[in-house]
Amino acid sequence: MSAGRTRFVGMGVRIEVDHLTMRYGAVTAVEDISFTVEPGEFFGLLGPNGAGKTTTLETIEGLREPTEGRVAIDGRDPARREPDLQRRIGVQLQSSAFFERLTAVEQLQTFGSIYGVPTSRLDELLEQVGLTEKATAQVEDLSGGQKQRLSIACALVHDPEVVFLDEPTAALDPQARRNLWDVLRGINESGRTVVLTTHYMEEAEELCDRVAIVDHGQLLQLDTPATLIRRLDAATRIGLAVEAISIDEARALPGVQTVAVGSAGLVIETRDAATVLGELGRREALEGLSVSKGTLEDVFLDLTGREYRA
Ligand SMILES: Nc1ncnc2c1ncn2[C@@H]1O[C@H](COP(=O)(O)OP(=O)(O)OP(=O)(O)O)[C@@H](O)[C@H]1O
Repeated sequence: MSAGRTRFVGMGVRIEVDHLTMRYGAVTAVEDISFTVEPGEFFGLLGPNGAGKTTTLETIEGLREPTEGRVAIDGRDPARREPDLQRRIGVQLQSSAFFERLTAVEQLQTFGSIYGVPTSRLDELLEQVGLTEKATAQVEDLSGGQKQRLSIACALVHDPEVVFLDEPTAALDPQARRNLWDVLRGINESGRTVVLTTHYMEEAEELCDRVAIVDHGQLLQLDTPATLIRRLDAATRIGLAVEAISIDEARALPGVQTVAVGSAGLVIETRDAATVLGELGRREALEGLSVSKGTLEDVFLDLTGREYRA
């Protein structure tokens, strides 16, 4: 878990996935996956289309029965759908599951009434997801990002301890995606366990305490984004303006592995960034400098040997 976060004691659930296998006829969607999500953790299931993320998530939610293995939420089987456990679980519905012709607040009221939620909580929720101004707008008139935020508010209406989100930022533009990240962070910081699927590496790196990288139904790696990246021991990329130094001069610097020119400028790869930066500094060749280490995208590439299929 990230350092410095305030965790509310007594909230959040523990999830155990134990040798889970899921088959649809001849298709093995999930194969012998095991992991644990700790109370209050922000956990990401990361992988490309068809990796098995939704199947895993829906099994944890209790919507599917495992073909083999077992899933438990605080030691209990979610597939039994016991009401007192259900109350502790929030599942984000697809926007298409909204009732037609209702306003945003009416939509929330409808979900809230199932759980006997007081209407006073609805304003608070709309504010939490940044939709106060859209309370009386019809659902059909909301933007994609606003619909996603409303569906998250619906999942939170009964104040669950764990929230499951299946690709909550899919199909959003970068700004709407970042706005939603703030909402998701807030949900987790209020003490709830959050389990999210995504195929955006940057999103997982930004939000998750730990990520499970899955592909072809198998769990490839599970750890904090920082540990996965550190373990990769990737080269450091030093970006420079093309005017900063000639390609030949850059190639001749001690410690430089590769030099490439792209639309953003010159990119030097090195495993000895201190030496290369020192040499560049001495030549006053630091125009447009940026320095970056590996990313989760590099981890995925390393694990699978291929570019990410988003
Ligand atoms: N109801 C089903 N019947 C048959 N096969 C299915 C069914 N649901 C999923 N699959 C198959 O299981 C595999 C995993 O699918 P799943 O939806 O879990 O992956 P995913 O990682 O969530 O992908 P996406 O990012 O595209 O949603 C895929 O090969 C998919 O075609």
